[in-house]
Amino acid sequence: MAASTTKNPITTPPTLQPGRKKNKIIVVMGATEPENPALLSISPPVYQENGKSKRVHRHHRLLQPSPSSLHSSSPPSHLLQSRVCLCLHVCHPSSCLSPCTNTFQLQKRSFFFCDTLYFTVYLVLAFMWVASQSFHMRPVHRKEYPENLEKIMKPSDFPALDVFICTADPYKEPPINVVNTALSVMAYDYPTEKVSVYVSDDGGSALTLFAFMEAAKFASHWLPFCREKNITVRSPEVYFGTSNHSWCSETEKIKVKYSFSTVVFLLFNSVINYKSCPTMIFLSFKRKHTTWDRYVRVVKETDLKPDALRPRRVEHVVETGNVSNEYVSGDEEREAFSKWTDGFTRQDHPTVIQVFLENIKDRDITGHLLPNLIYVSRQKSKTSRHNFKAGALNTLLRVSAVMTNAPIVLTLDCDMYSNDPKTPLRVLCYVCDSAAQSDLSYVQFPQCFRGLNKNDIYASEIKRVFEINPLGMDGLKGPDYLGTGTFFCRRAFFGDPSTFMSPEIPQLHPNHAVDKPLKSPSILSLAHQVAGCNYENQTNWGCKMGFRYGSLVEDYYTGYWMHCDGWRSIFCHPERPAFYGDAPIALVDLINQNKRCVIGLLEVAFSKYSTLTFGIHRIGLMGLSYAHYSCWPFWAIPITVYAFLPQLALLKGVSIFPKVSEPWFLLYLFLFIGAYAKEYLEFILEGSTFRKWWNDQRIWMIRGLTCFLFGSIEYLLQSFGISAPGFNVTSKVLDDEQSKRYEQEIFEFGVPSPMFVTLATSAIINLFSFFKGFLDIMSGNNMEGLFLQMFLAGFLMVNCLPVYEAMFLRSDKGKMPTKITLISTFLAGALYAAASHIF
Ligand SMILES: O=c1ccn([C@@H]2O[C@H](COP(=O)(O)OP(=O)(O)O[C@H]3O[C@H](CO)[C@@H](O)[C@H](O)[C@H]3O)[C@@H](O)[C@H]2O)c(=O)[nH]1
Ligand SMILES: [Mn+2]
Repeated sequence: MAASTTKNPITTPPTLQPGRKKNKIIVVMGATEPENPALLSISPPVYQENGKSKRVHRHHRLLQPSPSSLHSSSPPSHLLQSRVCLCLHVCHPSSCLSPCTNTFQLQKRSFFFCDTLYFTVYLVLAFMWVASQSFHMRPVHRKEYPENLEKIMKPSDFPALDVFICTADPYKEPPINVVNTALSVMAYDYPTEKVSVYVSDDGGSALTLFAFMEAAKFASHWLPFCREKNITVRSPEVYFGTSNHSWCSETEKIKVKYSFSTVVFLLFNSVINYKSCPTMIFLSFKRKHTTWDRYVRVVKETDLKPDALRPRRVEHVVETGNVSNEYVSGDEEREAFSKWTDGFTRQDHPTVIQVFLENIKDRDITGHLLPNLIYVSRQKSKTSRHNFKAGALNTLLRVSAVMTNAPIVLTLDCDMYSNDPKTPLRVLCYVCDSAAQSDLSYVQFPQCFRGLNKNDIYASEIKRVFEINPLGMDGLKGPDYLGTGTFFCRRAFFGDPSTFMSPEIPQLHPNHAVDKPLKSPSILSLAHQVAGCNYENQTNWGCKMGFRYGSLVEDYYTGYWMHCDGWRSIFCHPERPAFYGDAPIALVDLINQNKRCVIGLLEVAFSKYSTLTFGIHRIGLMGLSYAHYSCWPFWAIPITVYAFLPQLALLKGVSIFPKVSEPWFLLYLFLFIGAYAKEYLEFILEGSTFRKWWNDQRIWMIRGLTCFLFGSIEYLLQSFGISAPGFNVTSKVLDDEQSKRYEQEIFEFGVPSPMFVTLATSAIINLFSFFKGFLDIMSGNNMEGLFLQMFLAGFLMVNCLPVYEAMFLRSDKGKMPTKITLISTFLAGALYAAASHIF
């Protein structure tokens, strides 16, 4: 480790943000400590609080900043307000009292059925309330001071970084976007010779391979361009897509280069897909790909019309279908494609590993070395399990160990491009801090999304999961692993902090030093071997080593295991989002994504290592946080019950809630309004708006009626062996018409998904019951007893306005399919008939 020789060691506390003055920000100063960070770790940590020096107590250590002022932590900025929230929270468990009233009332009518339902509802609500308290105990806000890094180490001493980017389907995840993600991290402000980017292609697609071939060429222009212009958004697509970049001839040139790569790629795409029918290619090409339009626009706008860029020439090439030969040059490239033989399918193919850039010899146009860029498509066979994303990540862990073995590993989904080139430096602030190092497994960044519409109609921000809860967990043992935007210490994949678990071969050991170039035959052959589909048989991979198998939410499950094993993690939440990704813009994509998540969570909840038993026992409060998530699917119970039962009773004129004149009435009203007010307050405090909150609670209701319900059913079918688990990759393709509707905040139904049936049925029942109740009350019929039910039906009805619109008023492609409307109407009638027997 290089001891700093600067005259100004880590003496000055970092400047604090003006807005945070009120907080007791705790900044540790290493003023009296030796300059060498290695020595710092030996001397007792000292920190300053309100002017007084204090010793750090062992159990407080994690909350206190490290002695090197690379980072600090503080209580949440809205402490007072969150206390208010906590009080409101405390009001909530009183809802557990209310079953008595209900049970009592209902027993009189001997509705055993309703009794049981209500009791379950309250049980779920009470448990969720208790479990969610773990998020409110000790929220922590952290801050990093990357500018201080230089004072303790030289860039040449920075640890190496291996970046893993996963992609699985070239049609749902356009390769050109994957390329953009890769370019954005290749251009990190980090010593290039220390960065290696690995792309895992579970789609086994020549398109992706080709796209990366182009990317490697483009990188030699793009990286120096980013450096010289010092731009912050280093995804070319996003950079050229925004208009606020300075316009100069150089920008123009590079933009055309980029567009050219894009077009060449698209051509290749078309040729491969429609080998036999060239005219088709062109038509579908033009219809489907907006990039084409953009390309034509660029060529027109810039008035640059070199021969190669003329659309007509491109047309010609497409028609003759000769692109591959024209654009695939060199034996090495041709050899890579030769693996795609006739028998090559996505589920059954040999390993393909292609090194596109090598950081010891490949240079950009200005002579700087480029980072490593490696394409990996692991071997697949129909007879062996491949364990979805976790399997892909484990393969990359091994392949990267053989090739570069960096101590830090960043995992990224293919849509999550880097939005801040200094992100790795923030991570170093934690990783290089010897006090936090020994049991640190990963540093998690929040998931942020671009392109959300103004009021975020699908509540895709999910701030609670990606921001608020992780802050709360950070005060315990650290945030859960969110699947992307996570910097791991490689060591954390091998056993717990105190006992190391040895991998099967020494080359996979995290301390193993790679001493040969990437392309040397022995390295390549070993890399192929560890990427084989049978390599993991009889090993600890997936159960005790690496990313864990057994759940469709491999991220949650892996994080859970790491915390159970005694690791801790850190939530890094800089003001400028470190990564941006895509959120689904069609409702069906959203609920399918959530359904997969529900199945994965239930897999954990009912496993041998259930969060509810093993987890809570092993890691206490932290286990409760995890249990809160794994019980999410149970929300389906209260939501479904509240969306149907009181309304059906109302249709029959039966009152099941307290009367207006009874004292319980006020309690009910208070609980309902209190629960919503609390959520609302939390939202507003996080800087959100009323409309966003409204959309969030609506999506919550929709989730309860669709994916939570169907996910649970599918999980049951799976446990009985009736259906097999599958990882349905979320589509990241933007359809023009869909995008337009999304921008206008119109709900996108369109596909006849069975999940829409419950939603539409409930919408219909709520509509009718509200009007029936309204008429009843107007005519003075049991006004007191039915008020609450009518109130609830009215509330749900307002929530369902977009559903009515989609069913009865719209005619565009995104409307509710007629089939679903018919089935739902029929089902609503059937439920009404059934209700006659119950009430
Ligand atoms: O067999 C597979 C399936 C998926 N993936 C990749 O996994 C990532 C996540 O898939 P996506 O469909 O985008 O899932 P999301 O629901 O958007 O992702 C969330 O949920 C996943 C499962 O919990 C996590 O892995 C993700 O990190 C998290 O962002 C993508 O990059 C895929 O290419 C693979 O590599 N192999
Ligand atoms: Mn995603």
